[in-house]
Amino acid sequence: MIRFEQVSKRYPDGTWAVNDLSFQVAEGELVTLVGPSGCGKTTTMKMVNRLIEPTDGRILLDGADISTVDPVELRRRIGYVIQQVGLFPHKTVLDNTATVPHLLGWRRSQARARAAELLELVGLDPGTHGDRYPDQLSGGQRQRVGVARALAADPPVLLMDEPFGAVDPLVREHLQNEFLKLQETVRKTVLFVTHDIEEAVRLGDRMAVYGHGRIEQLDAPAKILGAPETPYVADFVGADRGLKRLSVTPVRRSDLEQPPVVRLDDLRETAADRMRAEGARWAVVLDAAGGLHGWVSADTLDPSALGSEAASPDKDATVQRYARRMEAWLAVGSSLKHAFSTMLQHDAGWIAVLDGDRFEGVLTPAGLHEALRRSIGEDVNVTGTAGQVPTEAAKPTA
Ligand SMILES: Nc1ncnc2c1ncn2[C@@H]1O[C@H](COP(=O)(O)OP(=O)(O)OP(=O)(O)O)[C@@H](O)[C@H]1O
Repeated sequence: MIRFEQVSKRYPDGTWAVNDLSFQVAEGELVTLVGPSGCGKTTTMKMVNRLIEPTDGRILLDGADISTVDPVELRRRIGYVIQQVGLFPHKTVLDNTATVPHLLGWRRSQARARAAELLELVGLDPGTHGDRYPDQLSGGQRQRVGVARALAADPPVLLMDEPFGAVDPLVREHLQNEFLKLQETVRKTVLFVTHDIEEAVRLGDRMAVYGHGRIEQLDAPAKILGAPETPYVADFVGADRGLKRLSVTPVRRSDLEQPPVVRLDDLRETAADRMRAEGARWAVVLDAAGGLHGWVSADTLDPSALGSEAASPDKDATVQRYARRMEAWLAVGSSLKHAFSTMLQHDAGWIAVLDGDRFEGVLTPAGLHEALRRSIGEDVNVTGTAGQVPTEAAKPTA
């Protein structure tokens, strides 16, 4: 969809900002550009909407050389989001968002309706925020308006230059999550410039690590973290790249253990017998509909451990009486980072993993470790993926 063919840019003062760049971004793919300051990321991006013209080479959009397309017409097909947002201070949020539809000659009511729809899409209530002015919003809210405005004319391509760079880390992570969800729906072709490796890893279907004026490696984030091709890339992604991989490695069914499972309405005795037979110290407890309820320990089910009740345990008692709730769970496909942080947050030795409402098994610290080793092993076997969009299954949810 976007194709760079041997593109170079030399500024009039002699600086080579970009040197002989060739790569492509597939339709619906999000490629992050990451690298040290001054390595040519912004120049790369601005050449796509012709804010900067290349010195050599050409850029194709949907197969057409963009140097032959009128810049104004070109920019209508390309949404542009920048760190400073650039909202008009004297216009309301709704009018800011409706800017491009206005320029395209939409009727005012139609443009405002579209703007309201987009504000909702980026998580802003048009009733509450639509009539405010930009200086009446938080930094994070302004960024959202920037994204909504860029999407207003439904362009197939989005260029995003450090769009979340000016907000604090918590808001930033929130905006990243929202943007990932949004991208699942709108599937734009996106070039996303960032300084932040974690952001590049999290958002990118692929990430391009820039050296000076050129791309050193362009690959799926997990591959770059697991098998950096050059010492420069290894150094850039950092010694803690094993940790960073946690956020791009999904939990799979094969990582899970299968403890005994009992039901809330199982008789205590039956459940205790089963657990004894399996030599299990605890079991997962599901409710009547098969949903996760929690867990029960063999000790509490065993009459000899029940204190005063031990003498005459209620024959009709069900697991319900002894079961404890378990609030922590994960969806299949969640990232290992999310799994790890859920374990820490709940101080849990294992986490139930669900597919929708269905219980699939439990993830333990040993399983987590295995999953990480598995993903590193896979990288060694992966061949080049340039130009391909990774499948959904390969991408973890946050
Ligand atoms: N108008 C210009 N004239 C001369 N040199 C320029 C101009 N714009 C950018 N440069 C130089 O080109 C190189 C690449 O700049 P660019 O803005 O693309 O880098 P970047 O990777 O986006 O950096 P940052 O992360 O700091 O924004 C830098 O050395 C920069 O100083």
